[in-house]
Amino acid sequence: MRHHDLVVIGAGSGNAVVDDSFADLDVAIVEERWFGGTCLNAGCIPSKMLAYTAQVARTVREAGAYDVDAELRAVRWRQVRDRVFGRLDTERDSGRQGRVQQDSVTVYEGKARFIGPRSLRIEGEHGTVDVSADQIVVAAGSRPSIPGPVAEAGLPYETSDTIMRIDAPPRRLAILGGGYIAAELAEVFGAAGCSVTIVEQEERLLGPQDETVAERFTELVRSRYDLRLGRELTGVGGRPGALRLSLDDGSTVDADMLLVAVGRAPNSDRLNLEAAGIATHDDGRVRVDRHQRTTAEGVFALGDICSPVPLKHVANREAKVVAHNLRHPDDLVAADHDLVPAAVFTNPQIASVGATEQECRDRGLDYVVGLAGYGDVAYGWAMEDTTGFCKVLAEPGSGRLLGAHLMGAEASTLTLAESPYWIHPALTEVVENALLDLGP
Ligand SMILES: Cc1cc2nc3c(=O)[nH]c(=O)nc-3n(C[C@H](O)[C@H](O)[C@H](O)COP(=O)(O)OP(=O)(O)OC[C@H]3O[C@@H](n4cnc5c(N)ncnc54)[C@H](O)[C@@H]3O)c2cc1C
Ligand SMILES: NC(=O)c1ccc[n+]([C@@H]2O[C@H](COP(=O)([O-])OP(=O)(O)OC[C@H]3O[C@@H](n4cnc5c(N)ncnc54)[C@H](O)[C@@H]3O)[C@@H](O)[C@H]2O)c1
Repeated sequence: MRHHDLVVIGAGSGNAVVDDSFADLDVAIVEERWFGGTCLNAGCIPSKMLAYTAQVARTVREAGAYDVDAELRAVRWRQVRDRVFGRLDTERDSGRQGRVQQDSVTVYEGKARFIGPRSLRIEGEHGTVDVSADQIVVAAGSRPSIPGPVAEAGLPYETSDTIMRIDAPPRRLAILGGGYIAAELAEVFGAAGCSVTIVEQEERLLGPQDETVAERFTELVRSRYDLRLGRELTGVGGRPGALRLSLDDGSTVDADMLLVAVGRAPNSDRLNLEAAGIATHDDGRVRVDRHQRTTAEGVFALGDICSPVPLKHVANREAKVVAHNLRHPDDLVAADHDLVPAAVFTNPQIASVGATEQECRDRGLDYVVGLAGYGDVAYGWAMEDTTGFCKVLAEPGSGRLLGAHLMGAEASTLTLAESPYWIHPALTEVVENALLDLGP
């Protein structure tokens, strides 16, 4: 069995753990599918590149509001897709190549699972290999959840892993779920010419957002999409390319394509974690302490497989924490999930940090609300904005902010947490990079 100093499972955020300071160690990275992980290949980055194109299309369509005559003739989907993935696939390949060429790093292309404490079996196209390590980082991410009625139907469906790479947008797209992915990709495929139906089990889209945001966003997009809210899917029938979804009130949705976006499940069930003594929560997330240590000696975890906040900027921060803690066992640092800002890259954008109003109420907190419209400030006039707003929740008396929520243009750049936590992939990352460029 080959032994390494360190093995990292998953070349998404896990890849970022191995910086230059590991050059004196014998490190292995195991990746079963794609270097760069979800964010680069099927997540944050392609969805935002497509969302930006959708925004350009909307700007053209709505140019009349600014007394500009313009006509949207077409969104050339195939060219858009090839532009986006031509760039990202090149990034993925050069990221992989860079690792393969690195002397101190061994790349295993295959699927890892534990066969004992700190030992793994890796099965890939080129055969099976067993390895052990002094330390292991589990960064195997998550995957789209597929509800029973979809899985049992045996009919084709898409997930965020596949839909952004399709050859041609369908005429009618049904989206199951009304969360982050549904909201962002409805805008993308709406711009590409699809007529979109969203089936969401709750009464509002983006339910976990502050209630004012969720309510106003849902109202705003009601005219864009066919919304089936408070509805459960009971079955999928029809045939490939002509699906019929049955809902729990007896109604149906006819669609040429189904996108399933009902949340993601951690990949912990595919790693035989019991063999290594790595415990999980009931929802499948790997248990970690404040320092990202699992219940097994020498094994760390980071990102979607363990995080209570499955976002890329959180996974990136956890990767930094793990990188530090691997090298400084006597001076451990912690990842802080208390105040994580997040954005939904819809049109209009949504951003939030801290408590929502419903959380304040449920926790019995004393709070006051401040609300201001984009249309109440001069730049909002310039934008002819009638829907954007910022809502803040604060402790009466002290004025201590409890939460802040925005819906409107560039909202993703307008939220700041107490200690800088940069929303990915918002433009504020340019400022972060400039600050990093100053050096330590
Ligand atoms: C459509 C979409 C849009 C998103 N947009 C945003 C956004 O705008 N902002 C944001 O903050 N977050 C966003 N996210 C969430 C973000 O992508 C994830 O939180 C982040 O990528 C998680 O990183 P990770 O390293 O934990 O997992 P991943 O990036 O998924 O990496 C895990 C890697 O492990 C590999 N792997 C899994 N099992 C094994 C195994 N057994 N052996 C070997 N390799 C294995 C996988 O192939 C994968 O490459 C989005 C997600 C999706 C799906
Ligand atoms: N901009 C961003 O930061 C961004 C963008 C996309 C994805 N993400 C990450 O990816 C994760 C997954 O995104 P997602 O949209 O799949 O999940 P989500 O948790 O955001 O939303 C899932 C939605 O599906 C609904 N749902 C669940 N089961 C259902 C069913 N059977 N029928 C109808 N509706 C059902 C839920 O009520 C919820 O509204 C997010 O939680 C987020 O962490 C982030």
